[in-house]
Amino acid sequence: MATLVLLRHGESDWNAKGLFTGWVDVSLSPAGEAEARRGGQLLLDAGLRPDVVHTSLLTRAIQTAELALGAADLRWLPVRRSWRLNERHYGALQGKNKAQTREEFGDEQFMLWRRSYDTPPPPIADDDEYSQVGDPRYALLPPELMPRTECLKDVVTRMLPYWYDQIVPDLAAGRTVLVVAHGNSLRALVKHLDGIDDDTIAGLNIPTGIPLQYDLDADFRPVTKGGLYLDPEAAKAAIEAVANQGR
Ligand SMILES: O=C(O)[C@@H](CO)OP(=O)(O)O
Repeated sequence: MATLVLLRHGESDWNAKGLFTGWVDVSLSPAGEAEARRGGQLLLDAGLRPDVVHTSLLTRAIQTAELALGAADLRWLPVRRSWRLNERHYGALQGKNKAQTREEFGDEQFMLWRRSYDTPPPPIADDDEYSQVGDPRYALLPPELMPRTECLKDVVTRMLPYWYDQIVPDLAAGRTVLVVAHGNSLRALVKHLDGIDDDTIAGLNIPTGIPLQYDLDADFRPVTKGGLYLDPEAAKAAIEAVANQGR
């Protein structure tokens, strides 16, 4: 049996301000830094010792991994990073206030953009201050793969190759794997793992900073659907808070 642990980054500065973030590279808030350390402590308390870590290319996930690993005395672990674990690109909504967007466009459109499986927000212009075109961290990304917006379906499509080609081989080698990523890239992975259908996934939210443990069978499918949050009570409250953002 293989063990996979998913960890969404701690609260970011833009989570705290209620802004759509996507690929904009914001840092953790002080509360998010504390969440990340606590995430590491939860790993330690549960006796979970990852052998390898995978993160996105975004600072908030990288900081979270460093702080959590520091708290668990595991700073030395090998880490690999990929744009394929990045947050969903939020298109022209990047930098916009969630509550104002909901007021301007109405509940239905807001939820369609935020949680529908296949409706992407309008694309971001290349000269928008929150565009990632020209960001050196994506210099090696073939231009045709550089998103200007994404729906969750697009995230599933670009994330799964990394799951199959990079994470599964680690699990198959008997390693306990920690993936530190984002609300929507982890929703994409959980959708795949738990076989959640395209409508039901709209209701699934991932809390910041609380490790989610999956024990996987020989086919790399969860032994228990939904996995196990290492602090289930805190996860429940935090999931509710994510669901209610913009209200
Ligand atoms: O803004 C974002 O990038 C994401 C995660 O913070 O937001 P949401 O939960 O609304 O998809």
